[in-house]
Amino acid sequence: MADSELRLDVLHAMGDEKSDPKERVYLEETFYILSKKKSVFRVRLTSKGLSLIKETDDSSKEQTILLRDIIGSKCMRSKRRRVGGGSCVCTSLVGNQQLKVVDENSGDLDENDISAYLYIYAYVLKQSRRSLKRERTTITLRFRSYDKYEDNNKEAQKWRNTIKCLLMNEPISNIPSNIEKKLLVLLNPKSGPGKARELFQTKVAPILQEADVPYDLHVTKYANYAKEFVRTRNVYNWRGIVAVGGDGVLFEVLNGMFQRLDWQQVFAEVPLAVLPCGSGNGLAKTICHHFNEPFIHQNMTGLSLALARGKSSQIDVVRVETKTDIMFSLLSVGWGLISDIDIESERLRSIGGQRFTLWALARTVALRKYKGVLSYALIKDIGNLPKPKTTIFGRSISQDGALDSPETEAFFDCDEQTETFMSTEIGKKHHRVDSWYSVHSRKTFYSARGSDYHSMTSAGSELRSPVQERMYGPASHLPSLMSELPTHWVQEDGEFVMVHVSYQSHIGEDFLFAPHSRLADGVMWMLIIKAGITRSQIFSFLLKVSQGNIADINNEYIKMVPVSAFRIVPEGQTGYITVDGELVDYGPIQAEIFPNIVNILVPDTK
Ligand SMILES: Nc1ncnc2c1ncn2[C@@H]1O[C@H](COP(=O)(O)OP(=O)(O)OP(=O)(O)O)[C@@H](O)[C@H]1O
Repeated sequence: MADSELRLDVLHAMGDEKSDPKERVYLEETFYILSKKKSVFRVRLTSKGLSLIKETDDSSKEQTILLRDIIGSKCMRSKRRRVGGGSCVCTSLVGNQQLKVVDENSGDLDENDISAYLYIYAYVLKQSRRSLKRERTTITLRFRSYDKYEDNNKEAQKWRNTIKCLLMNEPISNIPSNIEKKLLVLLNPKSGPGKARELFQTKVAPILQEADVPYDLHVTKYANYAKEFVRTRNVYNWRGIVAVGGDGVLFEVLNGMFQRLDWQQVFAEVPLAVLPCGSGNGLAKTICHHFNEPFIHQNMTGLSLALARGKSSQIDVVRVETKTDIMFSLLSVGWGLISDIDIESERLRSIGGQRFTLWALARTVALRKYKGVLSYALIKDIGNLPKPKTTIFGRSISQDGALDSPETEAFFDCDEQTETFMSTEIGKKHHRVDSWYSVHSRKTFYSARGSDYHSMTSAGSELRSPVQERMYGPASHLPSLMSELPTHWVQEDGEFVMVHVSYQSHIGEDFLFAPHSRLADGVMWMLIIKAGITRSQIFSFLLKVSQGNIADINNEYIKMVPVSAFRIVPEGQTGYITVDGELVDYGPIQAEIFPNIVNILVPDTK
């Protein structure tokens, strides 16, 4: 992710707000770049975004940073310069000299500079030669029309509040209130190659801090920790639940939610989210794919922005029944080749997603066959399906000015040698971060005001609750697993290399499985590969899939069909069946799809 920065100095205030029914102008002022006084910019804050209009003698050039790419803003003051650094206000921005700013309560501020600086943070989508990516852009507006800092700050705050209201979709007249709900972050330190903590710390936390979105972060201590957590806690306290890891940790969160008696209400009020740190990351890739958000491995910018924006979409959820269990799934059910690769390549976990490619080669050479009966309810009218609903969930709001409190000091100039402390809430006790991240880095610790990290050693044991686990959720429309199926179901009896069913476009970062799939269309795409296929046909199939080309895969051995429900009854005792990449009991399994229950946070790109 590249960074760019534009600093603009106020020239004079334009005053009144303007109104335009198409693109409403809320604020407008004229600025110039200090080093080039002839470069005059009109800066407008409109319903579309931040427009920078460069005026020259005979023309004007406009560039707009879209509102949906702006993440937040912050008011700052300039920092006291060291002896010899020059304290003249007018020279402080000249050339490439670094602008040093601090919050207004800092003991280190430059009293000679009465300017108020407004930092506006944006992540702009840019098309580079080969791909689309987000570029971090900071616009600095320097307000200094008045001869007192307080008056300049008032101007800067006015811009900041207006930006905040626009981002939150609130009327501009409303001063944002101080009702704050945090995000709940459940992070699996063991997911993928084990880099989730570091990735969260370096890629996600800085964005949440810029967006002023506080969070409670809990590191999972054992398998099923996330499931128990959401089952037993008052999750209404959070504005969303973020699974940081692979598809497995989200699977836990989903199933924990369905183990609550109030599952319906909780899914309606609390959206889920995923940040990809696993080896598969199928769901994260699917979400980015549908919203044209660049997905570059381990670059979580787009999905981090989605956490801050609070836009959610419905997503298909599938109720799965085995002889011993009922569970819910967001991604896939697999029997045969792909599940074998998923489970057996676990031993290569440390190499990340590459493990699937290596194991696919090995498994294809030693191809297995599975005997059994496959039945499914075919969807005939694929064009007539429901559309997913999108919603904006409540955003966090922080009190005006509170952002510039001492607690935020640590974000900017954190001394590498000092121990890091962080706040819980303004005015309340500071507690030392018993930090898991410190093993990786002693550098700047990012946190939005009010965020909390829960250590590995604290608050763990109380989770192992004696409450009995019981699965709720929508009632099944299927006959019980051992009963006969409706006669209109298709039945195939024989030997299979695999049956893999996915309700999402991607089952892995590089595995576009179902190009026609939509996030909440009520369709499961079932890939059936029958025994008798040659190794070279399998290789060519896997190659096509890795290139996102499975339009013409159907032949006498391979077929892809849209279904609304299915049942697999394998013969024999050995083999793997997976649900969202997690191993389940080998034996009969059936599933059906529900498109209107679960909401997931998605990028705001449409
Ligand atoms: N602290 C923990 N220690 C051990 N296992 C854990 C812990 N937290 C979660 N798990 C389990 O780790 C498993 C794998 O998790 P996850 O899906 O996040 O990573 P992954 O398998 O590497 O990613 P992917 O599913 O994308 O391949 C899940 O079954 C989860 O229950």
